Amino acid sequence: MSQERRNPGRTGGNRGSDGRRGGDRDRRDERGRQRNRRSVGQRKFSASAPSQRTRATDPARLAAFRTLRAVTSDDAYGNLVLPEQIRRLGLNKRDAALATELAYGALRQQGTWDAVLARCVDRPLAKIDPPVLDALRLGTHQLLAMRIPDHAAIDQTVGLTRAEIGAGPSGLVNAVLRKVMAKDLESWLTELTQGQGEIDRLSVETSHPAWIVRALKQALAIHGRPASELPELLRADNEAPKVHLVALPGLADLSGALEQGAIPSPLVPGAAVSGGGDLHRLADVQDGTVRVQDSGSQLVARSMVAAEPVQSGERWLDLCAGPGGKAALLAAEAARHGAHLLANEVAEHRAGLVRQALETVPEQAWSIRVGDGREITAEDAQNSTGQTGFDRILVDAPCTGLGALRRRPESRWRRTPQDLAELTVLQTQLLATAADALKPGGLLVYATCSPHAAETAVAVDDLLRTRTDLTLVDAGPAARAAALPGALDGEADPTKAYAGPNSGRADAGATTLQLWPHVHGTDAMFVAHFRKRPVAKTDQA
Ligand SMILES: C[S@@+](CC[C@H](N)C(=O)[O-])C[C@H]1O[C@@H](n2cnc3c(N)ncnc32)[C@H](O)[C@@H]1O
Repeated sequence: MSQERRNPGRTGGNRGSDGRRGGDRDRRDERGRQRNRRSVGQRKFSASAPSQRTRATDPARLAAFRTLRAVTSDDAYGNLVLPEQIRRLGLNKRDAALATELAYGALRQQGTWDAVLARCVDRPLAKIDPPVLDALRLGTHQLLAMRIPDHAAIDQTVGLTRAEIGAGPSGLVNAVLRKVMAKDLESWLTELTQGQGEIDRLSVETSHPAWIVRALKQALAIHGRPASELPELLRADNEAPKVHLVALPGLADLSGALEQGAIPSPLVPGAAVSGGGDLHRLADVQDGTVRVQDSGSQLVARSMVAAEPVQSGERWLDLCAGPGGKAALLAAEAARHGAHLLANEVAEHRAGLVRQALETVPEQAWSIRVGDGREITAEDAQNSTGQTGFDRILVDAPCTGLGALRRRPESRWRRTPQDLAELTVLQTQLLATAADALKPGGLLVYATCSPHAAETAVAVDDLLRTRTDLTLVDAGPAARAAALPGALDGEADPTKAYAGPNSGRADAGATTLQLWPHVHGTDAMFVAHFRKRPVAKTDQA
């Protein structure tokens, strides 16, 4: 959590005996004039009307506001818009950090802030002009989640409204934010969640749509974690993820990053957690041999390599490679072992990113295919040796991303249960194609950055039901071989024995892997390993 962020619900020092913030409340009418002075108390607040207060919009708030606007109105991705705004407005490091906390914080906590705002306006939020609602969200985030003095939060937000939207709504913003600041976060949450059941309460408290809270609760259960971890998991989604680094095996080491304050990863070898220094100054980062990559993703790719000794000449396929994080790690490993990686990606611009990611790896170790992964065949594995079928295939499938919500601040509000229906069909088709393209005896690694049951345990079960030529094999030993000694032991054990409807099969008891942000500090990656065995066609379902 940001240093600037208030400890939610621990702002009592600034609270009156009635649970209101400050004990020094101020009431103004919509024009910012003070009224109802009996309840005003001693709050130190500018006596000037909004029209006389802050005129210049500070650039950090402007960058954050423009980011929220682009996300709300244009369906843009916050993590792409904000860096562009920071560049365009020429923010220094401090302002860039403030803009990031404001924009990402307001987007992540939009659910909580909207619940508060709904109590402070006299109409449904849907009837508020969207730019005004965005300004209110930014103001609320400053008041309830950051160590910004109330008067600065309100003055700046009113000034921003006046400059970017117009003088008209600035009075409304002023009036509403004063209602917001009348209570601290703890008091708001108590009021908002009174009488609610667990799911709705956590939905408001941790700012997640209720369907996602429900899905994550179920995911913890099916992957063998105690239900009591749910609040911690949800809170982890609201934390800014640490920046993890990988040194591509055989091409770089982490000495430069470690000198800059990075610390070695506790999870996987060849990885580090950035200490916050300017990574782009490092020569290894510039030439792409040291890359930013979540250590959970590193573990997934490394588990495919560690599953069994690599034979020279092996053909590997990364079926859904864009933007190329795992492909870069796999290609570097392929180069070391005399194997070859075909990296496939359907979206042309993402295939371009894969190319960039792979450029630093010796070119004989990889090639790129741009196309639908559902059209790949065993013949695509052919090389000079004429081998048909891949030895190892990674299907890092397009998914809901419910395990990486902390990375994409707005995604929880965009995703719907309907997405799940479409994505699970695509996942099934990609897995079927991969199974066909696999050599008998070959290894299929299925991964998602979602712990949702439909994309994990149910997907495994469906595959085992429809493909009798595949056997689920234990992912635990491969993951342990890929991880640092002891990193996956005890509380951090991410493995769970398969126990689906097919558990009477020989593969009952083989483990799949589920990582968690609140346990491993990674995205919630799921991994299952399958082995293809030679079967007569008539045996297949
Ligand atoms: C979860 S991402 C893969 C992340 C990647 N493995 C990495 O580590 O950087 C899924 C990718 O699958 C791609 N994709 C979606 N549909 C596909 C299809 N039908 N065939 C191949 N790739 C597809 C998406 O464009 C996206 O780049």
